[in-house]
Parts: sequence; C-alpha cells; structure tokens
Amino acid sequence: MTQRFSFALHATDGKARTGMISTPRGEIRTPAFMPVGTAATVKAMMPESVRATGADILLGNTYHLMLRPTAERIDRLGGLHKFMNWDRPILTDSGGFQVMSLADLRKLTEEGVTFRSHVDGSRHMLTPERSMEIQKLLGSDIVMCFDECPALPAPRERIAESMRLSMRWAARSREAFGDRPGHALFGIQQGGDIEDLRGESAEKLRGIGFDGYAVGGLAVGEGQEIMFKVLDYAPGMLPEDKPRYLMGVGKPDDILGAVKRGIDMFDCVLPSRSGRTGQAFTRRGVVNIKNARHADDPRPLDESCSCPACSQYSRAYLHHVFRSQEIISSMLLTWHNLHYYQVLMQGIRDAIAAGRFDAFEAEFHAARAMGDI
Ligand SMILES: CNc1nc2c(CCNCC3CCCC3)c3nc(N)[nH]c(=O)c3cc2[nH]1
Ligand SMILES: [Zn+2]
Repeated sequence: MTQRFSFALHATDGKARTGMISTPRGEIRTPAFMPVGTAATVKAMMPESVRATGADILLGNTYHLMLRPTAERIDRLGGLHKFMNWDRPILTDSGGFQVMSLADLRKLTEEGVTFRSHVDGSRHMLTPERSMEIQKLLGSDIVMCFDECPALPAPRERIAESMRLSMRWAARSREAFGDRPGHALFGIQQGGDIEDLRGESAEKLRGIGFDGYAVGGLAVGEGQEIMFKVLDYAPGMLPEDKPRYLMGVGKPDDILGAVKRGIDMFDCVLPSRSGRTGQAFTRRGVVNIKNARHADDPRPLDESCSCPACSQYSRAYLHHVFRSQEIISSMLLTWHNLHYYQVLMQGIRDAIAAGRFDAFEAEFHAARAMGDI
C-alpha cells in the first residue's frame, strides 16, 4: 500500500488508455466509473454492495454535506470514510456546480458564491479556501478545485470570463490545499465549446500543476455531438501522464465515446437515479420495468447479468415491486445498474489492454441494435 498518490498507464489503444491510480486507501482501475454518494450514501445501497458491484472509488458531495450534517460534525466523528463505512478512496466535488444548480438566491463575486441552503434557507458562502477546508474536514482522497461552470449554449464573452474566474480560483484552491501527501488535488478545465479558451484554460492549469485534471463545463445541455466535438481536442491539451476526469458523464455510449477520446474517470447519477425510477441498463438497451409487458415475464431482466436482481428474480417480480413502490425495487435496480456500469468498465479496460477497443465499441452498438428487449 502506497503513502503517495500516483498514476500508471498500462496500455493504450489509439487515444484510449487503461491504467491504475494508487492511493493510500486503495487502487483505482482506469477507465473508472465512480458511483455518486451525494449525502454520504449511495442511495439504496449498503457500502459493501457498492464494493460488490466492482467500484474502486465513490463520490461525496461538498455542497450537500456542508449543509447537513456539516463538515465539522463529520470531522469530529472521524471523517467521511468512517462516517459512511467506506474505507476505499473517495473523491469530493468542490460544491460550486451544485450551488449553481440547487441553491437559492445565489450571488457570484470574485471572492466566491453566497447562497441560501435548499434545506433550511440558511445563508452560506463557498470560496476556494472554504471548499478546500470542507474537503479536508471530510477527509476525501481526491479534492476538486472550486470552479464555476457556465450552462451551454452561452456567448463567447460569458464563457471566457467564467473560465478566467475559475482559473483564478484554481490558483487559490492550489494555495489553500497546501502540501498533503497521499491526497490529490485535481484542476478543472473550463472554456465551454470554444477551442482556444479550452487551450488557455489547460495552459493555466498546467502552469499551476495538479495531480489530475478534469474536463469540466460539459454535460450541461450541449448534447452528445457537441460534447464529442470538444472531447476531440480538450483531453489532449491536458498532461498525458496524469488522470483525466470527465465530470458528470454519463450514459453508457457517452462513456465509450469519451474513453475513445482519452478520458480515464467518470461520475454520473444516471445509473442510481434511473434505477430508482425503474430504468434498467442492459447490453441491449434500456428496459423500463414498470411497463405492463413485464407483468407476467418469468425471465430475468438480463440473462447475461450475474447481479442479485438478474440471478434471483424475474422481470415479473421487479415489475410488481416497482408498481407497489416497495423499497426493494430501488435496491435491486440500483444494484443492477451499478453492476452493469462496472461490467462495462471492465470490458473497456480489457479491450484496451488487448488492443481491440474499436471492436468492443462496435459490438456494444451492434448489441443495442438487436431490438426488442
Ligand atoms: C451532469 N453533468 C455535469 N456534472 C458536472 C459536475 C458535477 C459532477 N458530479 C459531482 C457529483 C454529483 C453529486 C455529488 C458529486 C461538475 N462539477 C464541477 N466542479 N465542475 C464542472 O464543470 C462540472 C460539470 C458537470 N457537468
Ligand atoms: Zn443484473
């Protein structure tokens, strides 16, 4: 077990890479999918179940945890790993993105963001310094810079101004983070869908120096076509010997396309959130288990899946417990979806190592074209 944070590339196939991030709390196989545990829990999952799906790392959320139960209380109780009974790596986002999408009465200045809690209306302020302090109190292993993420589409001036603010905040984040061996600080590239602004952002971040680099400012309404157009050049602007993390992505085909373009890490609420609504991801596409056609179907959700939902229950049962809004419905579909995502990531890692990523991608799309599921 290492006391340092490091990244090793094992194989590449075109721009796709597979490797390993080593941290004092464990290793992360890349490309990696990171389940989201917003309020110190991956909803409807026990931590040992999250691990059983194959996850090496999960996400915590500065914005939610600073409001409730507060970072100070979690620190007094021994930190987020102990608090939520997950002893492997945790990455926390810096909170800015969640403030802009969840909080009320937000005010953005050079200093930071003031806002009212969506929980109880109390007033709060997030700055690069406060975000670093909160993430340190939580004890997260990978800390994200405090940044501002504009919605797309947006005029060039707005994207440029926002990116330059984020780069000033990146420098303040680096300064406030200090020297914490075994913990990593990731910079976040901004610049929207404008190539020269993405380049300016990457240069600024490289000058400051980070343990990893995120491609931020995407999956904010621009659509897959524009996202892939940006990913055709943005990841390559970042150091190739450091992990590249595409924030908030995504659907299975988004992940494939982003790995193809050089991304190593992903997070998305989709598998867990859609699992709670009855949407099941399978190799042949999405199955909505609440649809009446499943009411008498004795077959498993996905006969090729080894998860508890598929190996021990029928579609008819899953349909029933969803229609009856039984708690087990969220447990089983969340487990299945997170398991599906981890099986997809393992397939991607193996394909890159075998130099057959393009074939893997073609098989993925062919399976989804097989119609009725
Ligand atoms: C869904 N699309 C999207 N998400 C983005 C996110 C959030 C990523 N997911 C965080 C977890 C979700 C809840 C707890 C932590 C982004 N975050 C930051 N800091 N900056 C972005 O540009 C940024 C951009 C993003 N785009
Ligand atoms: Zn399954």
